[in-house]
Amino acid sequence: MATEKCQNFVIFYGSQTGNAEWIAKNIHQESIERGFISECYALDDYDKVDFSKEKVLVFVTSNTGDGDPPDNSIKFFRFLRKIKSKTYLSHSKFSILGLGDTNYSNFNNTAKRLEKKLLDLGGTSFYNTGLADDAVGLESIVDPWIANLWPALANVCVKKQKDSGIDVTESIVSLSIKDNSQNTNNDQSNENDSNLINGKKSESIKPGNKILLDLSDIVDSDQLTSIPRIPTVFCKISRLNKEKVTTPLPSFFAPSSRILNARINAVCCLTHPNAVKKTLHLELDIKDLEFSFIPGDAFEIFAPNHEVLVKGILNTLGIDDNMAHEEISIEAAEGIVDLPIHLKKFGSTSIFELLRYGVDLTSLPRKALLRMMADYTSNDQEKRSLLFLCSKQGSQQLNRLYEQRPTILDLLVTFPSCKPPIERLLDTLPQHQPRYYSIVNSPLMNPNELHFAFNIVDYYTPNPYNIQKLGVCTTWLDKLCGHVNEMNVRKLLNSNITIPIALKMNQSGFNVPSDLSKPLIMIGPGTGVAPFIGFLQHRELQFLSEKKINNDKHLGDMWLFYGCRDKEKDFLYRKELEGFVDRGILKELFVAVSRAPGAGVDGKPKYVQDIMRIQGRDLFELITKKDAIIFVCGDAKGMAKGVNDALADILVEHGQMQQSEALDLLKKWLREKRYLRDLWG
Ligand SMILES: Cc1cc2nc3c(=O)[nH]c(=O)nc-3n(C[C@H](O)[C@H](O)[C@H](O)COP(=O)(O)O)c2cc1C
Repeated sequence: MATEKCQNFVIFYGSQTGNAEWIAKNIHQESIERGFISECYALDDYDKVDFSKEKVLVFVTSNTGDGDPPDNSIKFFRFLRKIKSKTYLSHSKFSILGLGDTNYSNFNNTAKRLEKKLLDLGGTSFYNTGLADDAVGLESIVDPWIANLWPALANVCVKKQKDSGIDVTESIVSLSIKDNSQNTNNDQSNENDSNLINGKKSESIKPGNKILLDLSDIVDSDQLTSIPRIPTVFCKISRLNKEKVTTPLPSFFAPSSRILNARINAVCCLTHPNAVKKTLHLELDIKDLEFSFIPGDAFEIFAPNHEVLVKGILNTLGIDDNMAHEEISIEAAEGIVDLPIHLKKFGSTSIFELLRYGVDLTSLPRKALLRMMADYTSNDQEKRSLLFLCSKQGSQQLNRLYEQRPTILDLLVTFPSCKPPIERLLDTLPQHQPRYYSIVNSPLMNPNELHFAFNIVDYYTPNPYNIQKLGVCTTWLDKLCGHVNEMNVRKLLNSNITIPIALKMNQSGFNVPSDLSKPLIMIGPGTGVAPFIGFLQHRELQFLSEKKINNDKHLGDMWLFYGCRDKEKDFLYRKELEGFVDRGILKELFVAVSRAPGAGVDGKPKYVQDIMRIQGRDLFELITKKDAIIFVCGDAKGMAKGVNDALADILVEHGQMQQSEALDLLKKWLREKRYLRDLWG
């Protein structure tokens, strides 16, 4: 029996850094062009939809933390958890696109959990779940998943009109720009970006780097397959014909918002000048700010894109200084319900400000960006190259391009006849992200301060490219603090340098436990040690004050597994950690030194997981007999998996269980929050 089709469908997205939002909004727009009727919402706006009625639902969701739902879907998942009726969604048909990353052990956990829950509530899947992997490029799953979504949707949803056939590129409202490309690439950078952010300060223009490409195997454009669709035109810019009043920060950093300006009090370089990586410790003054936190919380920093990079792009596109600083308004283009959130928040602004704070200029270019650029490229050879790069046939060359980690400026310099209108760059580039840092100190120790530590991102792309790449936020902070490099010398900064920050409370439970008697196993190599300094400070001070009231107060054992390359060069917070050991707060401090002579040979430990295995029996006792909580902080890629494997091996060896049982037990502990992880990519 044929079931009746729905009149429309709803797309929901859960997105932390903008990918899922961008994909969902493109699906929404394309669906309208294909004659469907659809609505598109963030998952936390779920109450805009009446689930008790028959519905076709499409979900696009990513992950954050350790397989956790993105922030804009937490309310929705809470709501779903409370529903117990097995028939709640029996009228609904759904499909899910998950965006994940196989570098994380909980690959696409949110999409998988969502699928299970929707089925439990009686929903029916009308089209297979797609699980895309950022580690190899989302597009290889996302593009075919979307292509096959349309026939699947047509089976469950009516089409009101025929495909509109509108060529979306026609409707672009463009600023008139004059071609300045001959003037590009003359000046070398002289880094001079001393403070936030008066865009008018003169700084010379840095040329982009030409990307090395071997296009000898280029295929004729008419033979190319899997070229992405031209991305939706989301925004239009109106010039207000007056100069923007230059403020140090965009208006969305208003004092009423959750973003606060914190002054940098002091800086200390934690590493030796000859260390492989430079690590800085910064102290912020939060005395007059409403900012309360506990150890384990993190915070966001809103660093601008480098002024030199922004100026290079403006110059390449022929947008002069006056035009870049003119007041403009950015609005949804015709036929678009709403601007993406990261552009919407700007209100009245300038092109300079949008490039500085609105969009990501340095992350790997999406295929959709290359596709859009091809449409604005006048040179035939360059246009063919761009189309080739975003096709199936060009995937090897695209990987080569990715190895060079090009910025958008590098792309514009490599394809000099490409002159997209600024609006197209703004709505195709991903949103500019705040950067997250774990808080180092306990508020009991320094209530008016916020300390954090980070490695300066500064590396070279592999041979034969050898191009220096610098992190956006970390190099900006290093420069603001005057490039200090004397190891463990704290320097007070007397100038009034402030940075915009916002609290990011830990949603996953990764916070110091309130029960002082609980034993803690803390695993944090490198800057992963950061939150544990706060844990130790907090517990020490709590213990001392509670002991005054009750002399029998017991402090649970605390063990720390720490890792560095060379004890003399990059043992972060060594003095503090050894102090905790001397005072009996830290029961065990194990340090894995990866560049010590013989490390990794003949059973000599190299990494934290090697020392954990050596300590396996005692660790097993502490976990299973004394109910210790395991905390892991640091690199999601190698370390988190290595530690998980070591824990599984310890359970197998000392708990007489099978490997699969051990892995299941670890998953259970993760769910029960006996095993907590704060990981970054
Ligand atoms: C801090 C962080 C944590 C992540 N954790 C996971 C994870 O546990 N499992 C997973 O499959 N992907 C994980 N990812 C990958 C994201 O799901 C993926 O990059 C996705 O494209 C992000 O989409 P969004 O921009 O819509 O948030 C993580 C990414 C980040 C930045």
